[in-house]
This record gives sequence, C-alpha cells and structure tokens, in this order.
Amino acid sequence: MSDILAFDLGASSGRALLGRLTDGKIEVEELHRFSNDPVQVGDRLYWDILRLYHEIKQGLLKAKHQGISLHSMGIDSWAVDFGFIGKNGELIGNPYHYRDRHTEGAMESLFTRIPPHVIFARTGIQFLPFNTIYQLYALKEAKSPLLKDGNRFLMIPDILRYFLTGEMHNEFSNATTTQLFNPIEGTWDSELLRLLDLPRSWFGDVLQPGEKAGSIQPSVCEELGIPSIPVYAVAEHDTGSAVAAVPATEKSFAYLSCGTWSLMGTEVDKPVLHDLALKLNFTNEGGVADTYRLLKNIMGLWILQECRREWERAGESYSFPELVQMASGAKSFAAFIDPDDSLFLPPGDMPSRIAQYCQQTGQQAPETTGEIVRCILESLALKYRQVFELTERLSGQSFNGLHMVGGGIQNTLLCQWTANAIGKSVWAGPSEGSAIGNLVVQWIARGEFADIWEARRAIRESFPITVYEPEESEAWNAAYIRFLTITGVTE
Ligand SMILES: C[C@H](O)[C@H](O)[C@@H](O)C(=O)CO
Repeated sequence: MSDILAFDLGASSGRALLGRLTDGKIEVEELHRFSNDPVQVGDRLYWDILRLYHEIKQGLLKAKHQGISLHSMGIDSWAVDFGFIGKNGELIGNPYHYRDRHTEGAMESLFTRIPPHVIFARTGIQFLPFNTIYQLYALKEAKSPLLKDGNRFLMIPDILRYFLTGEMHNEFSNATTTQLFNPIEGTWDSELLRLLDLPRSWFGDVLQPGEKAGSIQPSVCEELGIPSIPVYAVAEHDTGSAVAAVPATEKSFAYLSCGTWSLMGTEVDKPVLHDLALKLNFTNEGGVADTYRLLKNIMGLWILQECRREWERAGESYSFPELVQMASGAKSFAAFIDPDDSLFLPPGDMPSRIAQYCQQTGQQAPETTGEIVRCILESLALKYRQVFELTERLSGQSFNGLHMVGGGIQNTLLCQWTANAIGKSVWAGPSEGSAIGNLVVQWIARGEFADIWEARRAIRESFPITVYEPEESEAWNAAYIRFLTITGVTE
C-alpha cells in the first residue's frame, strides 16, 4: 500500500489530499479542506500560521480516524513569505502576508543600492514588489525587532514542517522565490546577503524536492495518537508542485497554473539569465528533477476573488459559476484592463479600481456584475496570449498548445477564451495540480515511480483532461490588438 498525504496551502484555502496508487493508477481523496484567512491588525496583514498548523493536525487526525496508515507526507504553499525562529527555538511572530503594504517603495529604494541587473544576474528571479528580498529590506529599514531576535529564516512550509519534525531545513523551489538564492552556485547568494547586511547563518541547508526532511516527532505523535511517518521536502512552492503535475508528454511544453495567481511558462534544464529574460521580467524558479520554471506571474483570478468579496460586503453573494454565467451573457470585448497593473495588487474595492483603470484609459467602465467579470476574464485570456508568445520567444520554442492546471480550470469559460486568445489547443487538468504534484514527488522519492515522466504519464492516465480548441480567432485577434493598444503593455 502506498497511502501518502499532501498538504497544499493556497492563498485562500488549504486541503489535505490522500493519494493511493493501484496498479500504477493514482487515486486521490480529499480528507480535509479548510479556509486560509489572513488577519488584518491595524496596518499589518498577517498569515494565521498557528491556525494552519492546527488544520494540518486535523488532516492527520482525519486519516487516523478513517483507519488509514500513512507512509509519508509533504507540505506545499504559496511562495515568498517567511518567519523567524528565535534562539530559543520558537517562532517569533506571525508571518506577514505578501500583500501587506510595508513593502511599498522597498524595491525601488533597494535598487538605489543594488541595481536590478545585478540582482537578476545573481538570482534569475522576476521583480515583484513583495519578493522576500524586499520584505527583508523593508523590515531592515523599519528596524523591525524580528531581525533583532531572529536566528533562523524559514519559509511557510519550512515552519510547518519544523513544528511537526523539530528539524529546520529550507527547500529549493521555494528558496528560489526569495530572490536571495543563486542558481549557479546552488545556494543562498552570500554577496546579496552581505549587501543587505543579513547574517548568512540565518539561511540554512536547502533540500531538493524528494529529499527526506525528517519524521513526525514523538511529542506530536503522542499528542495526536499517531505513528511517526517520514516528512518529505516536496516542491514546496505550490507552483513548483503544480508544474510537476502537468501531464505533459514531451520535454517542450507550456503550462498555466491557474488559481489566485496565474503562472505561465515552460520547464527548462538551466536558468535563462540573459538580458531578454531580464527585460521581459521572467523568472527562473526552482523545479523538480533538476529543472527550472521559466515563467511569469500574472495577477490572475485574485481580481475576481476580490470583486466577489466586495460584492459580498455589499450584500450580493454570488458563486463563481453564477459569475461566469453572468459574464457569458454580457457584451464581448467592451473594456479591457491590464491585470498586472499595480492598482490590482493590494486587497480592497476591486470593482472601483477596474472602473478607475477604464476611466484612466479612456474606456467606458463596465457597470453590471456580468460586464465586470467579462472584462476581467477576457483581459486575463488576452494577457495569457501575450505571455504565451513571450515564453515562446524567450525559450526559442513553439508550443503546440497550453496545459492548464489548478482550481481555475473549473472556470470553463476562461479555458475556452484562453484557447481562443492563443489560437491553440488548451489541455485542462488536473485541477488539484499542486496537491497531485506534491504526491508524485513523494512517490518518486519512495521508488513508486522511476522519474517525473513516468509520474506524468500516470497523471495523464488517472485524471480527466478537457481539451479546448480555439474558436472565433478573427474576433480574438482583433481584440488582442485593441488590448495591447489600450493597456499599452508592449512587453
Ligand atoms: C506570491 C505568490 O504566492 C507566488 O508568486 C506564486 O507563485 C504562488 O505561490 C501562487 O500560489
């Protein structure tokens, strides 16, 4: 029996997915699902890390109560965020949420000390204002006590794994997202740490996906009444796990991991560090099996999630399928936004910001709920076309189509419009991309699969893949030209 457990923590929700292998076929069962609710305290936005740890324990208890004997587990989560363990071995404070505003201006301010091309040459990571390097710089500038008492730097899965096992390790795929990891040297970049005056000793050994990271420690086993099991370092950056689960058949493939964020790119053997990658602001995040994820962040369904939250605050509660239904009835290509405009990054009144963006670009702002949702989804699909073409240009490859994975593929309208926009096939599935990627990395580590390609074949044979073929190409090509003109996003 090969029952194992994957904990996948997203920005809005988490799940414990049980994985079972039967004659090479993968079966999954969601044992536990929970919301992930950041906590606003004054100006600060925190992750409720103790609540998340509590939910991980609930997942382990549910497995026990169902009489499931687990063989191992792994944890993956969103990127960039972290906490500090003090000299006494305790977590110092709740981690900040990457959308907290304490990083505003930090990236630009750091550039006056370390030019962007130097940071990119040493890390190969895209410039996003909430990257760990700018969070740490902002804490430094603010003389935060976190940095005074901190002794070890741990990212979200590292912290939760430490609580379970008592061992402190960092993990490769997530460490690369800090913009402090040097992919050429294969470890933390001492020069950047020196320039930021951050002790090298805070940054520990970096495990590769598939390495053992400890076992559940006796005190936790006793508390939960469970036997100890190994805890693997999987691709702990959820996008890294999602890409592991892309059921590709050939080495050259394009993917879109679609959730709160949209992450689009391809898988490469070594980081792409040349000027064009810097100019196009692509990133090289660590992957599985000695690969890198050459990709770009796109703001994603976060914009729709925040609109829905705002309408909820106003007493109008809609399900996502209802919102998609309303969008399909609205007039097409009425207004476009650049989803990656910084206007849309922080939480808040997204419908008003969309109206503001349209007014600023001389467009009639969408008014009805359906019109607003259509504007978001059409703009996302057109942005996907732009990044798809940039990925082909940067990687020197031409892709036959696009693999879409993640919860966002339940939005069938977005999948179809993405096919229309890129003018190529979209293969959508599996939706639980990150959790399934988490499982297969454990199974590879345990020798159940020879390598990632055998695992990807098993994923293809175990989960439905929906194919979307491009339609209305002429209308979408015309819309793309208008989108580029209106949003001014040339590259
Ligand atoms: C900050 C985001 O979490 C990160 O860029 C993205 O890759 C992610 O982790 C999506 O869950």
